Amino acid sequence: MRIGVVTFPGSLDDRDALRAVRIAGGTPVSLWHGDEDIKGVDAVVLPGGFSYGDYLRCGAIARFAPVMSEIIRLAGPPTQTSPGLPVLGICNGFQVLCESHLLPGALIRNEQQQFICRDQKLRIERTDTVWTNRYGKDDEIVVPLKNGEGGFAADQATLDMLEGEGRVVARYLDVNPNGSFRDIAGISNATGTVVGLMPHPEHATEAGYGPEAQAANSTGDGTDGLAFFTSALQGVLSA
Ligand SMILES: NC(=O)CC[C@H](N)C(=O)O
Repeated sequence: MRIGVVTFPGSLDDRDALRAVRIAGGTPVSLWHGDEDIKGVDAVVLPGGFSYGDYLRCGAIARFAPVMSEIIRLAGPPTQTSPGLPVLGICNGFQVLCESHLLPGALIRNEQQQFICRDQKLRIERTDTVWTNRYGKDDEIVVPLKNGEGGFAADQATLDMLEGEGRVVARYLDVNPNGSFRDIAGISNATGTVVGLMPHPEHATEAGYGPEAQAANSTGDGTDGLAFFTSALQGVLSA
């Protein structure tokens, strides 16, 4: 199972995402922002960081990188022959997915007007996605969060649609760290192939390096984020 990770100018977490894919048992493939194709990968991770220096808005320029044309085309609505390319956007990657209109809504500046960095408790609410099928419904996990424009915002109709269709993948627990509407930490497209998540599961995939257990379903060894990547191996296989 080959999972591509895109490096944009200013990407920061591409190496950890590649490493997470490998730890999960997949084959990591480096993709470059200027690539015209995605080398036949089975799924793509858009990593965290500061693509193009966060100029204009976070993710607004990365959305127009050559490699994104192909990703947007392949990840679009499912056809009779393809369920759509699975894409996980983490933090800056989530911002790129919203800017690309693969996911609705937008990420806006944290309400505290400050960059936030903390270990964050989440509840996994949607498990029938390519990226979360190895979690249990309502599992509580802890992974790192670090961003300046992390507040998920959308109009009431869009928020109601996301809730009504069960497309809220993860919600902040205990603390809403950035003013996200309805405590939303992550959402999916209708079919569960495209997922955007503000916190960073790729930084919690290796024993001893992730946050210590603080939630009901924490693994206890700092690997609460690993199931996003093992899920993809499972999800792509059964898609
Ligand atoms: N960790 C990240 O991906 C940060 C995303 C973006 N640069 C922000 O500050 O919101």
